[in-house]
Formats: sequence, structure tokens, C-alpha cells
Amino acid sequence: MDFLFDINLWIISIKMGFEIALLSVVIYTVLLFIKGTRAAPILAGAAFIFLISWLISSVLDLAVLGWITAQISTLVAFLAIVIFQPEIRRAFAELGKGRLRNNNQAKTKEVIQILNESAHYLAERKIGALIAIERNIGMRFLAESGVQINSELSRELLCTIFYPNTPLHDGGVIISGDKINASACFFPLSQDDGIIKSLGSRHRAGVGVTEETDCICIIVSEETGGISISYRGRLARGVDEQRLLRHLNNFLLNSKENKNFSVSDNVERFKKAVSQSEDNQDEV
Ligand SMILES: Nc1ncnc2c1ncn2[C@@H]1O[C@H](COP(=O)(O)OP(=O)(O)OP(=O)(O)O)[C@@H](O)[C@H]1O
Repeated sequence: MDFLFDINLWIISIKMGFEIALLSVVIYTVLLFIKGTRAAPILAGAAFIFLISWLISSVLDLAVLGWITAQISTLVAFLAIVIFQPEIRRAFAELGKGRLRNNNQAKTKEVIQILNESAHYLAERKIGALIAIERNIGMRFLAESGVQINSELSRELLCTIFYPNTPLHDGGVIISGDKINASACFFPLSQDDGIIKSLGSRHRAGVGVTEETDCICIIVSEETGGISISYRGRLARGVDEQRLLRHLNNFLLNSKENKNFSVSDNVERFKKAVSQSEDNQDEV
């Protein structure tokens, strides 16, 4: 009898251990997804208020406060789904994504070179540009808002697209692999209050598109000729040739080094780069 009791106890302990480990992984993954996004401080604040009110109602046995806390937590969960729809959508898209598609390193290096040269060509002439580079999350839904190009990427074609007062210059270009997928695309505008107020709709669209997908976006300012790059809702401004090349290499090159980095590692590296660029950036 004692033997059976011991086995049952072991089974229950293993089950509990498994449940705790599973919950830890889920919570850790959720925290990784929201870390560094606009959702993080809001959710942290809501969780703090919920915890305090739950503690007070439990310790002092306040039934009404406890009931209100439970009701409000349901409402907050519902509101969070509505407010953080882009983050949730991106999280699910990332869960379903496969490995990096572009395994041809030489081709990717060529693409990076063309993007870098084009950005500087446009910047020198103060020609505004918005270039999103597709990665693992498909951008068809955004490409459909513009004009299909589906042509080999070249510096000449990319720069010509943004030439002022031509039919395709307004809006964003989407690069898929080594092709210009579409131009004159409408990108979602970021609603992030943290974006500097002086930045206009081109920059907001450049950040917004990276909140919805895992693409990288290069933005050239028509006003100042400054180059910015955005990734996962973050913007690095005043990016010079070397830094742009470094960012593009980090994010696009399917190198051995890159394979060993997870999405969160990339975000961390980009955050570091953003804070460096904030120290010595040119005003965009
Ligand atoms: N949602 C959008 N999607 C794609 N392109 C957009 C979007 N919103 C604006 N743009 C592009 O940005 C141009 C307007 O840029 P605006 O001057 O408002 O922004 P900005 O960030 O101040 O850029 P700049 O520094 O180049 O002036 C539009 O003509 C259009 O080409």
C-alpha cells in the first residue's frame, strides 16, 4: 500500500514539475515577445495594479474589491488583445515561420550592396525613400496595396522608382529576396508615442511596417537626406554608410553567426545600436 502511495506521489510530483516547466517556458516566451515593445510598460503597470489589489483583497478578505479585481482583469485581458493586435499578429506569424529562405550568401551580399549604395545615392540627392526588406514573415498583404514590379533588384531601378513626381515614387517599396516585389505600397503608420514628434508620416510608416512584420526598413528623409533604419518598431536615425552596412549584414546575411542568434538576440543588438546612434546621431 505504502509502495503504491509512493508511486502516486512520484507521478504527481513529476506532473507538477512538468506543468511548472511548461508554464515557465510560456511566460518566458511571452515576456521575450513583449520586451522592448510599447506593450511592455503598459502590461507591467496593469500587472502591478492587479497584483496590489489582489494582495490587499486577499490579505484583508475584502470580497467586493476581490470581485472588482477579477472582473477588471477579464476586461483588461480583452482590451490587451484589441490594443496589442499588431504585436499578437506578429507573434503568431513568427511562431509559424520557417527558416530563413535565402541561403545564397553571395546573392544576399549583392542585395545588401545594392541597398546600401541606393540609400546613399538617394540620400545625397535628398530624394525621399521607404524600402522594406522582407524576411521570414510574408508581406503580400502590403505588396497588394501597391503596384507589382516583380523585377530583379538593381540600384538604377530602385533609385528611379523614388524619383520625385513620377507615378511610383509615393509610398514604400518591398524587396523580397533579390527582387523588387512592389512599389507605391501603403505601410501601416506606427502609433508609438515614443517616436519623435518632428518625424513625419514616412518615418512613422517605416516604423509601423516593422511592428507588423519582421522586415527591416530603410528610410531616406527628403527633408534632410538622413538615413534611418527600423526593425521591430525601433528606429536608428542618422545611420552612416558603415552602420547601415553593419545592420543589413546582421539582419539579412544568413551567416553562421546569424544562424546562432535568435530574434531576441537580434533585437538586443539593434537596441544597443539604437542607443549608440542616439548618442551621436544627426537630426533627421
Ligand atoms: N503610410 C505610408 N505608407 C507608405 N508611404 C508613406 C506613408 N505615409 C507617407 N508615406 C510617404 O511619405 C511621404 C510623406 O512624407 P512626410 O514628409 O510626411 O514624412 P517625413 O517622415 O517627414 O519624411 P521626410 O523627412 O522625407 O520629409 C509621402 O509622400 C509618401 O511617399
